[in-house]
Amino acid sequence: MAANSSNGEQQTPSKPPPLPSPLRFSKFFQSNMRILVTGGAGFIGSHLVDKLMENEKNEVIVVDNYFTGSKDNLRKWIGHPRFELIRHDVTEPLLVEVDQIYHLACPASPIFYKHNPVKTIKTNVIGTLNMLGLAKRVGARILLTSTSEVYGDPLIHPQPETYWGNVNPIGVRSCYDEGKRVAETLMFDYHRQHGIEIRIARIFNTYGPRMNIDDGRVVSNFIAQALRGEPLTVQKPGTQTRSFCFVSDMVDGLIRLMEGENTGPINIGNPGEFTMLELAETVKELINPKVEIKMVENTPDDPRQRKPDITKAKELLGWEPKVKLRDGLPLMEEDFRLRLGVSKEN
Ligand SMILES: NC(=O)c1ccc[n+]([C@@H]2O[C@H](COP(=O)([O-])OP(=O)(O)OC[C@H]3O[C@@H](n4cnc5c(N)ncnc54)[C@H](O)[C@@H]3O)[C@@H](O)[C@H]2O)c1
Ligand SMILES: O=C(O)[C@H]1O[C@H](OP(=O)(O)OP(=O)(O)OC[C@H]2O[C@@H](n3ccc(=O)[nH]c3=O)[C@H](O)[C@@H]2O)[C@H](O)[C@@H](O)[C@@H]1O
Repeated sequence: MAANSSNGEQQTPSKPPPLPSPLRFSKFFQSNMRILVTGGAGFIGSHLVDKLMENEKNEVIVVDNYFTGSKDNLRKWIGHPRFELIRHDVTEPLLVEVDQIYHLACPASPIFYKHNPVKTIKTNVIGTLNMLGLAKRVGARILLTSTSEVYGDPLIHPQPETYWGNVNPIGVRSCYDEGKRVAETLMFDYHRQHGIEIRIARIFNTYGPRMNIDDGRVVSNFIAQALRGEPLTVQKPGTQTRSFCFVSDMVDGLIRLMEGENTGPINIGNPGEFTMLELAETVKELINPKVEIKMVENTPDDPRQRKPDITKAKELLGWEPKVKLRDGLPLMEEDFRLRLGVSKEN
C-alpha cells in the first residue's frame, strides 16, 4: 500500500519488508509455556532443564552467573530454538516475559556458600526479591528451591514441614540456612500481600551425575576419592546422618510441585537414612574395596541428623523417590569415571 510522506505526496515503497527468520517461527509459534530456570547451569538445574526441554510445548530460559555452574552442563541445548542461556547474576534485576520461574540460583555446597558468605546471603535475599518482583510484574508462578538446612541441627526426627528448626543465626552456615529462611519468608509475604502464586520445595541432600567433581559435598567427594584411590575423608564423628535423593527423583518432585495446587513448603527427599561411615563403607564396597576410610576434623554447626518426613509429598503430590542409594551410586560412578578418565579396569 502507498504511504503518505510528510509533504502530503504519495510514495510507493521500493520493496516489501523482509520475512522474519524461520527461527522466529519455531521459537514463538510452538511453545505455550515459557519457563525461566535461575541457576540452570548447575547440578539440579541442568537436569531440570533436560526434563523441561523434553516437552515440545516448553521454551526454557536459563540465567546463571556460572559461580558453581557451567555451560558444559547445558551444551546439548545451546543453539536449540526453544532454549536461551543468559549470563546474569540474580542479585541484579531482570526482566523477561515468562509464565513460570524455577528459582534455584544459589551456591549449594557448604565450601562454596561459605567462601563468600555476604554474596551467598545477597543471592538468597536480593536474588529472591528480584525474582519475586519479576513474578509480580509478569504474573508468573515461582518455585523456590529451599533446603532441609532451614531445620538447622534438628531436635525433631524425621523432620516434618511443621518443624520450625534449630538454626544458629550467627554461625558460618547462617548465610545459607538463614538466607533460605528469609527467602521462604519473602515468598510467603509476596503471596499474602500481592497474590503471587508461590511454590516452596525443601530439598534434602541430592546427588547424581554432573555434580562438580571437586564440589566438596560428601557423595561427590567419596566417589572422586574412591576413583582416585585416595582415602575417603569421613568428618568426625561419622555417626551424623543424611538421606540421599537421586537427582531424577528430585526433578520429578520439583515439576509436580510446580504443576500442582499446593504452595508448600513441601519436603522433597529420600527418607533412606545413612551415617557418613555407612555411606563411606557403601562407596568403598561398590567402587573401590582397596581404599582406606580416614577420620578427619569436622566443620562448625554440622547437623547431626537429617531425614525427611515425606508424608505431605506423598499425599499432595503423589510423589515418592524411586532410586535407592545402591542403584544411584553406580550411575554417578559412571559419569565420574568418564570425566576423570578412569576406566573400570584401573
Ligand atoms: N543439591 C542439594 O543437595 C540441595 C539441597 C538443598 C537445596 N538445594 C538447592 O537447590 C539449588 C540448586 O543446587 P545445586 O545442588 O544444583 O547447586 P549448584 O551449585 O550446582 O547450582 C547452583 C547454580 O546457581 C548459580 N548461581 C549461584 N549464585 C548465583 C547468582 N547470584 N546469580 C545467578 N546464578 C547463580 C551457580 O552458578 C549454579 O549454576 C540451590 O538453590 C540449592 O540451595 C540443593
Ligand atoms: O540437603 C540439604 O538441605 C543441604 O545439604 C547439603 O549440606 P550438607 O548436608 O552439610 O552436605 P555435605 O557437605 O555433603 O555434608 C554431608 C555430611 O557429610 C560429611 N562429610 C562431608 C564431606 C566429606 O568429605 N566427608 C564427610 O564426612 C559432613 O560432615 C556432613 O555431615 C548441601 O550442600 C546443601 O546445599 C543443602 O542445602
